[in-house]
Amino acid sequence: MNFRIGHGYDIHRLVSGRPLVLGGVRFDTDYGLDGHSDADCLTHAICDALLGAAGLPDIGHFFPNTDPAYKNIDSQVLLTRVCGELSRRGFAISNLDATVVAEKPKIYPRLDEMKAALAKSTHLPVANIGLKATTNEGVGDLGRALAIAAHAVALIVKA
Ligand SMILES: Nc1ccn([C@@H]2O[C@H](COP(=O)(O)O)[C@@H](O)[C@H]2O)c(=O)n1
Ligand SMILES: C[C@@]1(CO)OP(=O)(O)OP(=O)(O)OC[C@H]1O
Repeated sequence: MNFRIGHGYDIHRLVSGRPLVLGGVRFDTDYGLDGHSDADCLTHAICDALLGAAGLPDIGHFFPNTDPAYKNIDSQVLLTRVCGELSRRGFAISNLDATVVAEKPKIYPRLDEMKAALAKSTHLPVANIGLKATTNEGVGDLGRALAIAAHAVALIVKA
């Protein structure tokens, strides 16, 4: 089997007056992530892990942040399109694993919902999606809750 691994990373600034969306799930906060799309850094990291595994350019190449078509777009739409790019090239996803780095809010109560949303967008079983959260222990800009970041890895296989 021809397995290929990919890695993705994304970070967005926290601002007031924007919705907070992570892994396709909306959090009830009065702050959110700034960006051209819904700024769902977890989903963007997963997109980049998948694209990287396939040897393709990053999401900014496929969905430029200068294109009004992607203004405030739901990143689950982008993730489904990324999966389509891979499937067109003969790749199937084996599994995904990701970590959100966020001082706030608490994410673990929503992890199952986030996995379900990501499973729907990728057509993967929930069991093939790993998801964790950690704080940055107060260190640096992530630790001061100025931003939320996410790391992701993806394993794909060429049929
Ligand atoms: N935004 C976050 C951050 C962490 N968690 C959960 O809390 C646990 C402890 O976090 P540490 O950074 O102190 O390791 C962690 O294992 C997560 O389960 C969270 O839900 N949301
Ligand atoms: C998601 C896209 C869509 O235009 O924009 P942003 O939400 O700004 O996110 P980023 O990770 O900075 O760039 C990738 C873009 O593809």
